[in-house]
Amino acid sequence: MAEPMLAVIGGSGLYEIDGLAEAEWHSLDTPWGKPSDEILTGVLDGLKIAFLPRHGRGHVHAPTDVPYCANIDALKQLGVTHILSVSACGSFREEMAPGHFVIVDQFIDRTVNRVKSFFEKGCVAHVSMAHPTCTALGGLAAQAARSVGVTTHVGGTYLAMEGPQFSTLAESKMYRESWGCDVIGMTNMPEAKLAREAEMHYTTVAMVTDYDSWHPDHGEVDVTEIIRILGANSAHARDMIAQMPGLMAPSGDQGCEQGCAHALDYAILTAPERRDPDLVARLSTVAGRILGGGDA
Ligand SMILES: CSC[C@H]1O[C@H](OP(=O)(O)O)[C@H](O)[C@@H]1O
Ligand SMILES: Nc1ncnc2[nH]cnc12
Repeated sequence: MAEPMLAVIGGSGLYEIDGLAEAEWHSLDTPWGKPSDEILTGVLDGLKIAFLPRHGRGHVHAPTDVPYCANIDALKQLGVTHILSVSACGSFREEMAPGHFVIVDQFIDRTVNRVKSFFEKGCVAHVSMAHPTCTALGGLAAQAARSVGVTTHVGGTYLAMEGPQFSTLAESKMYRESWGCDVIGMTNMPEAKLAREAEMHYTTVAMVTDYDSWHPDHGEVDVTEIIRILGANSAHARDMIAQMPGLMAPSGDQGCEQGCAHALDYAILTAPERRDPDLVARLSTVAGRILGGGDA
């Protein structure tokens, strides 16, 4: 089993982390273009860490324009095995209050304007997304967050919307009442799908900033209020991250039940002789284990 390397994809409000030994920023290129920003690597209490600000430092990329494929490929190039997506979200549940963390275990993908797969004509693959997150990694994140005093809910359905506008009141009520969603954000799809295709363990720590627009006592989403909450949430996220090295097994085996690291075992349908060699070459980082050209 590979030595674990934990990447943190920092969402809105989390653009840097500190405290890493051997800290170094890397400017990478991928067959899918450049990632959102340079990627910071280093070591935290013996655990190899990578940090990528999803929107870039200074918040340059809108949710639709985040280079999701490049981000996942670049993290995999660096040897990342596990991804903690640390993301701001709205809440559909009274009990999931601003300031709380939710360890997401399901998604509904309502995004419509993004590349959602590394695989296309010439190399077609179908991975399972029935259980889209690594619950073992999520469990560790919950332990870490609770240990630093953050109220943390384990399990929740994240509605991924296209944005950048927030939901209408009718949408908000539909997601909450008819669809049974718990939180809403704009970025974790297709990110989670791509991480699964790249055989990486992925979990979402959704940090609640607001009640979206359904809540009768809170009215519409107010960005000024979101930014205020984001500051406290980001500080809690940094504290949580600092606890992860003490919780992750150095062997790399965190007890994954979803088979994240073997997602491609039976997924590729295109016959070897019909595969597009250019696409296969582009897939050498994310699918090299199966297609050849990457880690065994
Ligand atoms: C700050 S409000 C909306 C913005 O915040 C979330 O970003 P991220 O998931 O990267 O933390 C949400 O998805 C929107 O992009
Ligand atoms: N209410 C909301 N809707 C979508 N994305 C969000 N990010 C933070 N709050 C959000």
